[in-house]
Amino acid sequence: MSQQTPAISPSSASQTAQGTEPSPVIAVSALAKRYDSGFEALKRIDLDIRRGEIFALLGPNGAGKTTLISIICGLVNATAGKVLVDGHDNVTDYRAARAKIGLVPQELTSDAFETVWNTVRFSRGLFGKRPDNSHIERVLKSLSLWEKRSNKLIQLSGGMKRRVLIAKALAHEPQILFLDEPTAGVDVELRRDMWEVVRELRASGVTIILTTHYIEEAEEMADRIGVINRGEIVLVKEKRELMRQLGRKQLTLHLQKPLASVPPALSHYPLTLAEDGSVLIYTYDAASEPATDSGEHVSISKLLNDIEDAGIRFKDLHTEQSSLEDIFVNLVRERQ
Ligand SMILES: Nc1ncnc2c1ncn2[C@@H]1O[C@H](COP(=O)(O)OP(=O)(O)OP(=O)(O)O)[C@@H](O)[C@H]1O
Repeated sequence: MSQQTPAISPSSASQTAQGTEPSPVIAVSALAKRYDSGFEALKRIDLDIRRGEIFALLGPNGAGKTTLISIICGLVNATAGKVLVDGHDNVTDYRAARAKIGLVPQELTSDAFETVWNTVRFSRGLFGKRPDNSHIERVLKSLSLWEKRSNKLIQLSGGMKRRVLIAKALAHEPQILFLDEPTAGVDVELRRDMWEVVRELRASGVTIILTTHYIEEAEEMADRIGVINRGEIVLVKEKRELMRQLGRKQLTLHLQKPLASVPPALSHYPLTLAEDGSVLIYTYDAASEPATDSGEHVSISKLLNDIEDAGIRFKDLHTEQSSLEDIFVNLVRERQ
């Protein structure tokens, strides 16, 4: 985005009665959905979204992401349970709840022959908000759409169209923005561009919830990650904590001479041989490692000493940590 002015100005965070934990901006409790077909798409889901965070909702196809978001946004009725949006029940106080939310769908469904300016201005009117040209101008400028305001949607590039979707969702000054697969099918450059836009929105105080199939996207952007599988939230964690706890680290040693087997003196280490005995691999849980760098250094250096004492020489070594993708695949696989 090109300028500093926040695209929207969310109200200040409210606090709980105790004044300690900020109240969640979205509180989902015991939410269930059974479609008319009898299919149980959501099974008593509980989920809190924190004010001002970027929350990535990950899950395989058919896991229930769209159903969950559609219920929160009031587009689909729940079978049971409750959703509070900034304290407003999204059924009994629908208009107030919905006004807090901007929803960025995957595809532009607006009239292709309408101008950018009119499209975005019209979106604001849908929420019963008074026209505010200065707000629309701010939003368009913040999304680098100002120069294109008189262009018809059909004249825009794919990237610009995506920006119009975000502008439309921001037109009524929501505090919460849902992005459904924001970068599905876009090229790498545009993806980076969109990430930048989302980060800047967060910096202006907007809470962002995004669904994505791109684990790289969650890894890059999210403060917290929720994984949904078969209608259940199977995990919600800080991204950093998740990577630390579930991430595996691997130390790979390229040996000077191949080994036929791991020497008995090293049998108490989880070592495996690969590439015809010329590579020795040590795998360990990142969480079981001492938290400090110095602590980790001690355990690895002990291993290296023991390897040297066993008469093994190596020409190269490197370490790698599993990505969120590995973690996610393992998590979903475990529950199949
Ligand atoms: N209207 C409907 N009637 C019956 N079943 C439905 C309906 N809508 C969705 N479902 C089913 O509910 C499950 C969850 O669908 P949902 O679209 O929420 O998943 P998703 O996680 O968003 O998937 P994707 O990543 O493929 O978009 C799927 O098995 C889907 O077939």
